[in-house]
Amino acid sequence: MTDLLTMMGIVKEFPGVRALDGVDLDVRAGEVHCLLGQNGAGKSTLIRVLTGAHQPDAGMIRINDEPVQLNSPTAAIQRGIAAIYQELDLVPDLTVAENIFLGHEPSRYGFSRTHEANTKARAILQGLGHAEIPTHRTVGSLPAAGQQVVSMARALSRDARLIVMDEPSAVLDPEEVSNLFRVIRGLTDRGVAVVYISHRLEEIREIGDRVTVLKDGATVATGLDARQTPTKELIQLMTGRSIEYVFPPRTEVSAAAPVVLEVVDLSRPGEFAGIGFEVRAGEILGLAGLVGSGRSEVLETVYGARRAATGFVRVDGAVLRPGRVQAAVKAGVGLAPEERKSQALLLDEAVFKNITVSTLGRFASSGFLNNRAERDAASKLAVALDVRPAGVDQPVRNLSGGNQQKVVLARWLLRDCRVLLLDEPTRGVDVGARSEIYALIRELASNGVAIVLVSSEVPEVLGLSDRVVVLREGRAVHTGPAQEIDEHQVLDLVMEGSAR
Ligand SMILES: Nc1ncnc2c1ncn2[C@@H]1O[C@H](COP(=O)(O)OP(=O)(O)OP(=O)(O)O)[C@@H](O)[C@H]1O
Repeated sequence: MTDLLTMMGIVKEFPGVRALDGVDLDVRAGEVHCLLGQNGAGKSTLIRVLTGAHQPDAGMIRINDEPVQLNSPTAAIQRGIAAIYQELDLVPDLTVAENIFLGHEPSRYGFSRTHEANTKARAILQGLGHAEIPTHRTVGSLPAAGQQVVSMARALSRDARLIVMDEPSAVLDPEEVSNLFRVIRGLTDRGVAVVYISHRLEEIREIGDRVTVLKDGATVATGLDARQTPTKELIQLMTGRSIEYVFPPRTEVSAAAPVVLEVVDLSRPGEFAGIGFEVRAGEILGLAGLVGSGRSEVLETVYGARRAATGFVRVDGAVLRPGRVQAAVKAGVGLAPEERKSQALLLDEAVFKNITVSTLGRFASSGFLNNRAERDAASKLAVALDVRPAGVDQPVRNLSGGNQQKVVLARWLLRDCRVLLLDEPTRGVDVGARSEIYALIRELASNGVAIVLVSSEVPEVLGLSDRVVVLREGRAVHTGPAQEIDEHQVLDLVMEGSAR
């Protein structure tokens, strides 16, 4: 089989950083080529070079054996290269059909043009196995999975021959991931090549054909067989070490440990109803459920960012004033939200400032900030979470997406909370840092913090928590020790009644 794309010796420098240091990648028509690497390894930079957003400082790109210059995103699109990012670049207020043909609308005008666009859009969606998506609906009203399909349809409408997907599964339910994989297989059957980026290594075997691994801006392995290469070997290649991908041992939570968080009969119409649980000091409680099951809404209500219609929350025996974040914070409740990046970073400030920003009180005495103590505390966490590049003085803006995630998480781990609510703590985080994050969360619990964890990765919820609450459509359908239920049982519970 000939290569559709060959990238050779690609170099890209930013001031002070050589983000790509001679990367090679070759992709064949009709294959799913997985691109792996730790946070900061250079994956996004390589993709930006491929999609014409960055110009390489050195190296060669060939498409169908012909040398090409991808001087702009338009040039890349004309060469049949499209990318689907996690932050989808769709226009929410335009319809599905308008988004699919944005920038290259069918040429006739007036009613017939809309009609033609709808008809063509329907045909493309049908080809992707998603004829049910209404072409006249606004994109903003579709769930994340539907929006992703529209993004793919847009790529196809431009005759893309190579589609890059940057962590497409991160925002999807297990069922939606199976759908996505079906769509990807449909694309490759038609000869389209897919470059697939994910930090979920178990997916690689399921959807990948071949694998390229980047480390520190260079290719360390390319063309590996996705099904035959053991996960252990991939981790070794990515990190340069072997990581036992295990969860920290649970420490027995004594029945005498005080109940720190009590949630009683909490409801919000349309979101969740009758939710109740207790979390003791030292305990990690996991909330499992599909996107839309009410997981994040429950956390936000406990935090006071949403006001409960019924029920109440008690911390250390005292009822929190409903709908008041300040009251929750005062009682020692912290929430590390799902959308950490957009919510919380001071992009031009140094890494250490970003880590310590909500704990400055701890480093102040007689009105002066103890800069050294502040930097030391931040450095310790940055090292533990393997924030790259190392050093806490650079602006956060220069960090890769995953490293930015780690910085905000570090901020929450540094706070002295009584109750820590963690929403998707490892989203976008590489395999090396995941184990460290798990260990830090367990350590916080051992120090007496009550922790509530939300994650769409069921193995993570089961592996890290002491007890789990399974939510379906806003109701708790199961509560019990994490060790007494397995992944399949959880999936059966969350999907009961849906077409599985
Ligand atoms: N605009 C920039 N200015 C300075 N440095 C940058 C810039 N963009 C990226 N870098 C650096 O280049 C390196 C590669 O970053 P890149 O975003 O490509 O990593 P990645 O593999 O996509 O990581 P992640 O898994 O976290 O998304 C990192 O060291 C990052 O800090």
